[in-house]
Amino acid sequence: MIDIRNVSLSHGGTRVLDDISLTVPKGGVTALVGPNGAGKSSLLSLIARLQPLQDGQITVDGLPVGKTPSRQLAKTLAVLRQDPAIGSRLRVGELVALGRFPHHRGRPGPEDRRIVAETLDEFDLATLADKFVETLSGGQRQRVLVAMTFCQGTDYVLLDEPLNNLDMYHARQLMRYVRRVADEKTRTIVIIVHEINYAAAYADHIVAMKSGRLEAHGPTAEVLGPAMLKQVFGYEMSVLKGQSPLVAHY
Ligand SMILES: Nc1ncnc2c1ncn2[C@@H]1O[C@H](COP(=O)(O)OP(=O)(O)OP(=O)(O)O)[C@@H](O)[C@H]1O
Repeated sequence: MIDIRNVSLSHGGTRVLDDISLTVPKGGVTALVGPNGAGKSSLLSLIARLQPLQDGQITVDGLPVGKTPSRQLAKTLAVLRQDPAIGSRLRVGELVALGRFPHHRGRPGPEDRRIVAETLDEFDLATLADKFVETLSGGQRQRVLVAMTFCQGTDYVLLDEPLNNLDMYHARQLMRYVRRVADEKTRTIVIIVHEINYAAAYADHIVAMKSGRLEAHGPTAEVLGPAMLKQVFGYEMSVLKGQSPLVAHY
């Protein structure tokens, strides 16, 4: 599980996260939702130690993120950030393979190569493997980055808006993959999504944030209702009950 205790964060005197305490259960998919500027990426970046903790504590699978050696953390947790810098002269296959680096430290073995090949197939990237990443479309590049993140093979995967630039087919494929990985490999996936219906259809748990504060969290069916949606997003939406709830907000 990911345990977040009394976490606050400020930038230049402005409070960005305000005393967040929350447990993300081990296993399954947790969707982090909320309007622009709510603090979702900030929270994710603290969990992944992309920026230092100012106040509070976070543990991932019992490891305090502030004190755990980088190599150990990289074998436990992988993160896709929103705008990662990519070395422009890398080919698709090479970039995806970089995900294995914490395991082999520059000497990939047959198991690493097998996982890379499998991941390239899974993300529809095998035919692009020899292309330079800089020559790809935005959606293709996004798929490469998501593939690299999963290639790391960690129990915890944090994805900041992985559906950016993806067409409908690939967005759905990615969410199905996330669901399958969580179910079959008992991984814990935390995903920031703006399309609330993807959260409704694929997440087990919802964490809703607004203005740096935690507004609601819990099982999707319990949390995802008109009252929470109005409180967090500021307008009326209807929630249609079905196999998974469907939020009508257009
Ligand atoms: N490095 C920084 N310096 C100053 N302010 C920052 C910094 N990083 C984030 N912020 C501010 O913190 C607030 C929360 O930003 P954050 O990116 O965490 O929100 P978010 O919920 O992920 O938003 P979005 O949906 O737009 O990606 C915003 O007001 C943002 O301007």
